[in-house]
Amino acid sequence: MTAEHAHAEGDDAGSAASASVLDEILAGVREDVARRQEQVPLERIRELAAAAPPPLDAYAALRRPGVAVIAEVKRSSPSKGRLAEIADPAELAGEYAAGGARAISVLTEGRWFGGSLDDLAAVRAAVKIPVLRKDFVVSSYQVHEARAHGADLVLLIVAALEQNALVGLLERIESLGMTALVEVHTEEEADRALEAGAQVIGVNARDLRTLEVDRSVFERIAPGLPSSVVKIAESGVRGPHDLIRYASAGADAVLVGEGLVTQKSPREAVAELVNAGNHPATPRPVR
Ligand SMILES: O=C(O)c1ccccc1NCC(=O)[C@H](O)[C@H](O)COP(=O)(O)O
Repeated sequence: MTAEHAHAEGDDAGSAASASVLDEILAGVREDVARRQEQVPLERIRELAAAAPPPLDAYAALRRPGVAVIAEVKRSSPSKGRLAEIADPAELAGEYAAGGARAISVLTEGRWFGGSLDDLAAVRAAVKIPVLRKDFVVSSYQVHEARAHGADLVLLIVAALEQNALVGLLERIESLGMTALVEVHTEEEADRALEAGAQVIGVNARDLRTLEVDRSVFERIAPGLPSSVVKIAESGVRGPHDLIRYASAGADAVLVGEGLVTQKSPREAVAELVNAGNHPATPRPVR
């Protein structure tokens, strides 16, 4: 299946034909990582990671009062195809930060999302808030790359990893002083994330195999997570009403891509969400 196919058939509706998108993305990621590793060996990327300025405390940033907004730099997606022309990701991240975003998510996968590690480094240099490397991380090489390019947070997708790989990558992320955002979509995956020791868990409303978005997935899973865990609602936020719905189910934060990059003023769109997240009537997570 190609990116064009998935776009044509996905459109957030889900379909049997798009069932293997995640597997196809992972196959491409493995090829790309092997190619990069030939160009920059692990020892060199480790040195670059060690030389990078220390990471910011993302856990603390996301635990502050109010529902945090994690604003995403997202050019394209398997479900929607091209979403936005983002010529200058650093400028967009600056707008997000000015609107009150608590962290920035940067999609660094190239084939399906149009992202890159250069985007990550540019965003890192532009903002003083935590930055997430949002990718399909399957090897410790990618974790060192993330740190070398200034990431504070690294995404780990439970559906993409065997348990021992999940545990090993989480430990590697923490050993470099970063925070792992462990993404789940089912109760079983949430149990695996907790067993691995995740302190920050993202519940993705999007099923990465069918591309279907179901916001009730967060409502089902989040109440079962310990109060010490930062709970992030990922995908499907199109406006304040979605943020309030997720907050009512215990969200500490929402992660928003399409709902921001498609707006005329991403700064105002973030500010609107931030205001909703700080409004006294918006439910607070029980801690
Ligand atoms: O967005 C997709 O179509 C997609 C497909 C397959 C794997 C991952 C995908 N997206 C990554 C994300 O999780 C979202 O970019 C993120 O949660 C923001 O979602 P949204 O606000 O709905 O753009």
